[in-house]
Amino acid sequence: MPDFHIQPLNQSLAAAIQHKIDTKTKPLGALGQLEQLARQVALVQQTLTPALQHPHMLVFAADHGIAQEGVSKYPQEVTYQMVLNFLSGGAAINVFSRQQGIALRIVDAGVKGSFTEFPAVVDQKIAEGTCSFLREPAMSSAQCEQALAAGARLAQEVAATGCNVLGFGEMGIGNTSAATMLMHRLTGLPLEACLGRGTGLDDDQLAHKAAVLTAAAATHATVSAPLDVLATFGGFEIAQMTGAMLAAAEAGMLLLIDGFIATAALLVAVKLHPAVLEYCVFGHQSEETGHRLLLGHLNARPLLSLGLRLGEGTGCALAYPLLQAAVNFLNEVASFESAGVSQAEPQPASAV
Ligand SMILES: Cc1cc2ncn([C@H]3O[C@H](COP(=O)(O)O)[C@@H](O)[C@H]3O)c2cc1C
Ligand SMILES: O=C(O)c1cccnc1
Repeated sequence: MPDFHIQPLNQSLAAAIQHKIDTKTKPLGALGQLEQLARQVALVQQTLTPALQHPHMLVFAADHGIAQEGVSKYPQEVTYQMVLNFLSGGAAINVFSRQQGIALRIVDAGVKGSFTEFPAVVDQKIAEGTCSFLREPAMSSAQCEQALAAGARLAQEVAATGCNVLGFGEMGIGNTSAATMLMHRLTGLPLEACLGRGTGLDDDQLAHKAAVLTAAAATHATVSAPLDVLATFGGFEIAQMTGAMLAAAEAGMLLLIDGFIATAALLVAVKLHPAVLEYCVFGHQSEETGHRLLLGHLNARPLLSLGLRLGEGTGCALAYPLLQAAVNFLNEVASFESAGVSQAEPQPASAV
């Protein structure tokens, strides 16, 4: 396990930041969650004048052995095919990243198939997909460590380019099953509460997914330590995301968290280093059933709720303009004093 040193946010500027927010030309608290976001960005960056620099999105892709058990609506080869789609710029995450000026990098964390002809792919392939966790652990402990380290290295590399805000996306047919197991085992919530339709299973297919995952939970009944849970049920893209999230927080970046799968990767990171949570902005609440409860477990308040159930980082790319608005608010909105606007009247003394 790479060694991560994640500092809880230094609160010494908190009062000054709050004062700056409270003296802006608006009723006290009137920008709601945007004010909390501004406070968080300022604390993460330790400044009264924060700035978002060189935003990046990392999309980690990998295949899952569990996909062979009929737990997804789509065949496994879609993972490889979607990576090609990312490379040609035609996927939803390409469109939204372009729109927001977010640099996008596609990572082969463990896709079945070769990308040697595509140098734009960041090659961090651990293996050609995981094993089916219905029968055996998805990966070995050594592979899990390797994946965490590879993700961490990439986040460090991106930080070194001057980026201070990093989004995390994923692609991997079957990965809502992996995320469900991580959530179930690490939160203790019942499996049914963590389970959802992923790419769009119908009722019968959902019942089959539930049966497969129930059997897998029984096969690995005693696994409980976060890294063991990750190796047993996770995916190479999930483990690389976990490592990248920890390294990004260590580097003092803001982390943009997407939907169910990205939040499951974060859950592992939080169980290892709880302070990582202070650096996270939650882009949205996914339509995937377990996501609401998972966000609740993390005490996280998402920015958007659009009924998205896609992944790829789309929910955090769509929320990025709100983060930018929070920063602009703190830097550009006039204060009562600078604009010559009168502040709230003191409450009159009661006549009775
Ligand atoms: C064309 C296509 C594009 C996607 N982009 C993200 N996902 C999403 O769906 C998958 C998870 O759902 P499940 O566990 O049901 O397989 C992941 O690849 C996730 O990123 C996609 C899925 C498909 C089919
Ligand atoms: O919330 C997500 O990330 C999600 C939901 C369904 C399918 N793929 C991803």
